[in-house]
Amino acid sequence: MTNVLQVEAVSRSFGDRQVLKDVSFTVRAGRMTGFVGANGAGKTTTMRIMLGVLAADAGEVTWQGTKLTRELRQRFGYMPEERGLYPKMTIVDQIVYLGRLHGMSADAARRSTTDLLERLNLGERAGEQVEKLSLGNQQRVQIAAALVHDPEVLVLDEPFSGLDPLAVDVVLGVLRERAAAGAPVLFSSHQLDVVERLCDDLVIIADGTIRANGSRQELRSSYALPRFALEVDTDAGWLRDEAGVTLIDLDGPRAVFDLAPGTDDQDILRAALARGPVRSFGAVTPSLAEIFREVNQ
Ligand SMILES: Nc1ncnc2c1ncn2[C@@H]1O[C@H](COP(=O)(O)OP(=O)(O)OP(=O)(O)O)[C@@H](O)[C@H]1O
Repeated sequence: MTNVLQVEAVSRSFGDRQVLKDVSFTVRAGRMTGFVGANGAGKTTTMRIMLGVLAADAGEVTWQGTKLTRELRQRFGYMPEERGLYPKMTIVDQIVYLGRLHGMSADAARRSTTDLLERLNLGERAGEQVEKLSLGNQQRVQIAAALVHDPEVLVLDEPFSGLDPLAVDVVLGVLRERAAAGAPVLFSSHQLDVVERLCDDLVIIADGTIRANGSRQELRSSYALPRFALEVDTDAGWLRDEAGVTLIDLDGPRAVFDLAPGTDDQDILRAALARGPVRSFGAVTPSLAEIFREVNQ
């Protein structure tokens, strides 16, 4: 499989502190991939290494099987953690300028800028200075800056943080379009619940180590134990003592619990009925945030 962006066995230390430990994952072309982990997990450091801003101590990053070079990275779109916009420049001048830096003709840069600003609902503000914009709108300008040269690959550090729900949808639409056109789109977030909603694939990092990499469905089915919800008339605390049951949540007569492999859910239902009426009983699908609780701690 060569049509992927591949991070292979990347390690990095700052002083005697190792912040990336043998990090490997793939970002597939045509997919939105969420890169999730708590603050300090190593997302920004990984992305900086992917973009060549920072060197790895070991390992490498390849695109379509080729080790990244400065020329290859010119065809990438990058949204860094530190948002480096020129506060006094107008939005339109700024994006056109960045397009020109990537080798676009003045015409092409202007066309692409106009189109992007329209898509991002910034068309009417194109002549305003960046510093006059709200932070959410500055963030949209930053997205335009990453996309203006029609990049082959997108690597975005927290593109959705600080956006209201409407803006999230607008930005998501623009990024999905790029993915549909064949680009791999990697974006980081410290909110697994948000990412789960927005992406096709996930890479989960905790404490500098990759915990999981795959599609949403794969991760759900490979990590989740069968989970059930039960509602009875009286306190459901007795579930705690049932073999094979791990209580996830108990609220008086309502309980959510996982079942160990080999435990029959119908045995639990019978045990509940033996104690009184059962109002509801059924399987529930845990969210990835619930499966990987530690990511958000
Ligand atoms: N230049 C540096 N010098 C020393 N330590 C660093 C440097 N850059 C990052 N670190 C440390 O490396 C670890 C990983 O940081 P990184 O910024 O990659 O995490 P992150 O997952 O992006 O977190 P956040 O969501 O907070 O941005 C942190 O403990 C951080 O303090």
